[in-house]
Amino acid sequence: MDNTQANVQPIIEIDKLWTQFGQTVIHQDLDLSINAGEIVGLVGGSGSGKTTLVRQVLGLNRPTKGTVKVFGVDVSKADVDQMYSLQNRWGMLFQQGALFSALTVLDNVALPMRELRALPDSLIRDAALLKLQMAGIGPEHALKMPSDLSGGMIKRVALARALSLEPELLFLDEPTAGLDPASSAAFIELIRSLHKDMHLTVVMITHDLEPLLALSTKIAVLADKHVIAYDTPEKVMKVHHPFITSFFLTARNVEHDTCG
Ligand SMILES: Nc1ncnc2c1ncn2[C@@H]1O[C@H](COP(=O)(O)OP(=O)(O)OP(=O)(O)O)[C@@H](O)[C@H]1O
Repeated sequence: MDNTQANVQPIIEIDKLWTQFGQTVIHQDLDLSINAGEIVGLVGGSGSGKTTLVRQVLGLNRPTKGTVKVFGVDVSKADVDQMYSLQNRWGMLFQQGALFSALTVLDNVALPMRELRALPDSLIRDAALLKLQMAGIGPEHALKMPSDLSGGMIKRVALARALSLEPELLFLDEPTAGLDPASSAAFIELIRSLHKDMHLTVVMITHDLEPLLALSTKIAVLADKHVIAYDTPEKVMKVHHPFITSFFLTARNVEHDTCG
């Protein structure tokens, strides 16, 4: 191991994880270690357990067996103070944006700060406006309600909210789902620049090849109840497994088409 590798700390360490709902085993001896600065694309068939895995990392679901450590803390054994500290260090963009429909754009973004930070409201307001600006939403939209926004704008506001506590770790669940191609491309660029500027580590669940190939430094493939491949997109695409072959078929076709 060279010095560069020795200095890289895993932010997420999943070790021999088992998940069982009733008689159904979802994860079996699943290992995954994610280093700081990576953008990890998490892919797998429908029902393979991607969302459940992310929920376990966030402490929302408890594993049947095995450990999940985030920033060195075993999430299922974390006490209230440790959980509070973890919640200050991560942000989550849910699939549907999941904004509170009764709150304005500004109040949606301010909410995590009001819940988890003891700050004067004027400061919270300014910080929320700044996060909105970073996500490409101008102050003229701050007092709108979520129902007044387009799908692309909802995603941006939800991203601003996920970034409101200036997290080191960002989770994205299907970030481009439901967006038209132009909004999707713009959202991918936004995530790319935020990752660079905020030194984020990103874990992204996606079925879309575009964000997956445009953003991922590594791809983790969930199949057969565990991670069957975890490497750079180029290397993962070469792994022989029925799921990987069918998943990347479109990407390969695009590649061949481009190559003439
Ligand atoms: N709380 C629960 N109780 C029982 N079964 C559950 C629970 N949560 C998830 N499951 C089951 O676990 C399996 C994995 O679900 P999960 O949502 O993690 O898959 P996924 O890979 O994210 O799927 P998709 O790509 O369709 O969103 C599914 O069969 C789901 O029905």
